[in-house]
Amino acid sequence: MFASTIRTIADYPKPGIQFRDITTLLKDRVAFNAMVDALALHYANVRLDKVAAIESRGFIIGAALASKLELGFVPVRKRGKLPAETVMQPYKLEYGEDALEIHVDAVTEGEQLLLVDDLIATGGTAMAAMTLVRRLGGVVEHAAFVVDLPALGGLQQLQSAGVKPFVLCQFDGH
Ligand SMILES: O=P(O)(O)OC[C@H]1O[C@H](OP(=O)(O)OP(=O)(O)O)[C@H](O)[C@@H]1O
Ligand SMILES: Nc1ncnc2[nH]cnc12
Repeated sequence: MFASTIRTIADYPKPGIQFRDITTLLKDRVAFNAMVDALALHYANVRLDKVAAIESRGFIIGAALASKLELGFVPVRKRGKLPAETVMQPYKLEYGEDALEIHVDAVTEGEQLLLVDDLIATGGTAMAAMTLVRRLGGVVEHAAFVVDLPALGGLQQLQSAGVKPFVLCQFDGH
């Protein structure tokens, strides 16, 4: 159901990448609300303190889900965007390199955080975000994504780090 609402753009942002564009899901009120509801239902009985979501597309999903679950929201941002003291974690992308940051006071020791992003490909971004939360003493046992690209192996990376992933749809290829 969700996959059919997501548009694919060939060769964006680089030749060979099949870009999975969630804006077509987001603009559809039925699909958007069903997506938030499906994620919220999955975590309804899981003990969580906060949602940590990854800039920028992850913010859209993570903020809506945090509100639905009545949890606080922690932004994990690209380097140089957060104003207070941060910790930083570099990572590799399917199409480049970057670094993520989180405010050092965003997480309290022992808090349970749900990691949220729109899409997992290689898992580099999600692993960097998980590492940041754990460096601050937070516990990351769960991660949610709208889209998984199984050919790129991101879910296995998270699983091997002790995180249980939940995804709403998968696409073959890169
Ligand atoms: O599993 P990975 O290989 O690390 O790739 C997944 C990441 O790539 C995309 O973000 P992007 O860096 O393109 O940023 P954006 O959300 O700001 O568009 C996507 O939203 C994930 O965060
Ligand atoms: N193929 C893809 N489509 C959309 N976002 C991505 N992030 C990493 N790979 C992606």
